[in-house]
Amino acid sequence: MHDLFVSAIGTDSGKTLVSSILLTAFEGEYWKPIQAGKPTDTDSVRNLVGEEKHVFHPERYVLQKPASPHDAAAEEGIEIRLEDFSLPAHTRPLIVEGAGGLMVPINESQVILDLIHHLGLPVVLVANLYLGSINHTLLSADALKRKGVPVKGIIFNGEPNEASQRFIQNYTQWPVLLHVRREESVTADSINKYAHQFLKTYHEYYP
Ligand SMILES: Nc1ncnc2c1ncn2[C@@H]1O[C@H](COP(=O)(O)OP(=O)(O)OP(=O)(O)O)[C@@H](O)[C@H]1O
Ligand SMILES: C[C@H](N)[C@H](N)CCCCCC(=O)O
Ligand SMILES: [Mg+2]
Repeated sequence: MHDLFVSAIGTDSGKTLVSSILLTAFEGEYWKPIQAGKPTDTDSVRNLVGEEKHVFHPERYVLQKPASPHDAAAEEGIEIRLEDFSLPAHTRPLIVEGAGGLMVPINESQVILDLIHHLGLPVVLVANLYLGSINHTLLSADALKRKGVPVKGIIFNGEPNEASQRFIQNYTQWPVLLHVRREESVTADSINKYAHQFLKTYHEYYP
């Protein structure tokens, strides 16, 4: 099964948009284990891809403060623990979206990367190509490698930068599964278009 954890090189990188694309591509099921702040990503994905064709699993934690989960949880007197999380039962590919990047704390000692390892899912990493993103992307790559988490590939989101992309590809040797361009507005049509492109490339790498 093509279950995937969608992480990124930072927050606001485009994980929710990419999750909507992957959900559409696989006709899958969506789960955001930790939500910090409203509106929820689950609602955003639901609005983008429609309610009918997909399953939306309830978050394990919905925290009010739009902040790092360790901070948002502490504000409510909650301590998030890895043991709180297990994959929801699913029959179609499960797309799991993280919060922020890989090293975002979920409590005083553990980070999203520990959650990914705990759930045992391979990662698709969303990366932007702004100035500074090479560093953020390669640090993310090294963190994943150190933890032994498998990576299915990278998805670039936003403005292109050929020189940056080339270095990232050479360093990581990861498949580039998609490049989402900056869209004037994100519509069902654009999501369908990218889902189609993604699936074609994905099946070339993973027949
Ligand atoms: N390619 C794009 N074209 C247009 N808008 C985009 C694009 N990528 C992201 N956005 C917009 O940028 C904002 C942040 O993107 P998104 O919510 O997907 O980030 P995220 O990585 O899921 O953040 P979080 O860590 O909070 O989950 C959203 O308003 C989204 O619609
Ligand atoms: C609230 C925000 N949209 C995300 N859900 C959480 C981002 C945490 C980032 C923490 C950090 O890297 O400093
Ligand atoms: Mg998101």
